[in-house]
Amino acid sequence: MSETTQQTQTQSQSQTEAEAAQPLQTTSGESEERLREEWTDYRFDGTTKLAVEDLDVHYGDDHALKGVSMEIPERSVTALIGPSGCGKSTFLRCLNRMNDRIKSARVDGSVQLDGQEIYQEGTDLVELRKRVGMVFQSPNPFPKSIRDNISYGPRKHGDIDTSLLARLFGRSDEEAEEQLVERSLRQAALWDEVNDRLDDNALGLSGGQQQRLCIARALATDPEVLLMDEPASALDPIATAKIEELIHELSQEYTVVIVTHNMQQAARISDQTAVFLTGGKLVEYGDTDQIFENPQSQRVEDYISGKFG
Ligand SMILES: Nc1ncnc2c1ncn2[C@@H]1O[C@H](COP(=O)(O)OP(=O)(O)OP(=O)(O)O)[C@@H](O)[C@H]1O
Repeated sequence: MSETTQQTQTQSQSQTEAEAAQPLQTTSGESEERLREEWTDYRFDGTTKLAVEDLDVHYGDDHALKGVSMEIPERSVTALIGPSGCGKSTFLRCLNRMNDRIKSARVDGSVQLDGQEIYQEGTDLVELRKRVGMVFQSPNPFPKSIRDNISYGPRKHGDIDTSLLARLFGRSDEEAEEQLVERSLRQAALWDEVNDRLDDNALGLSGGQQQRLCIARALATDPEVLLMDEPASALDPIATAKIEELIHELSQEYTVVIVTHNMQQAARISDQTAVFLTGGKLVEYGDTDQIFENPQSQRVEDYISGKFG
């Protein structure tokens, strides 16, 4: 090693030591506490619906999510934000074990729903996904009538029976089906727009209507939690506003967890926000107002102010 290299190394070493001795500035200007890597020990009022502990996800050798722990309060909207590829969708899919469908995915850690471990052996996945429903980025109604889109799930789960046999024996749930279709469409703020054409094919609806139909379909199985992966990203501003209003209303009754790329949307509709950053780590979690107005982590402030991402 040359003398100059050695000198430079010694210099930068003592520089690093000097920096480490200095308290780092938090974004609020306080200097007494060293900036921590993570600000995730968020305490909220209310009951925990989902408790995630030390969650790691690998796709083959790719470590997509690293040691994520967080608690999600019931009857509220929790937004997951962060740059592309930081693991938001992966995290969302862990909450109803949708990652089980991806062959290369391995999930370690714990997710409890109402205090019950969903990753324990013997978990009924159909029941779990009934309790924890999901709405995807692009509206994906079945190529069936509006009515059938709603009643397909409950029929499949045996919750309503309108089969020929049931009708022959006078045990058909047709009235229950009608009520379910109306209730779900009303909850998804779609009833007034489609009640005169329930037998029309759902693919004839506009994109925004199709997405509200998918929300109605998810509500029809009577879930407790709704997972939404960028539900408005394919929609125009008017349809987006309707979905946002709907999400706000649904959170009075349901626990909503939403992935969004749109930071204004997260700020508008969520009660709490979790910020994931590159490398699959949860960096900061807190009240949405606090995250957007006074983030604790410099990296989160940089991300929110558009310096990267
Ligand atoms: N099905 C999969 N198979 C293999 N790797 C995957 C799969 N899904 C995601 N990954 C990888 O896991 C990491 C996290 O991806 P994920 O889609 O969860 O991130 P994201 O934050 O939701 O991204 P985006 O905002 O772009 O949707 C990425 O490196 C991605 O390539």
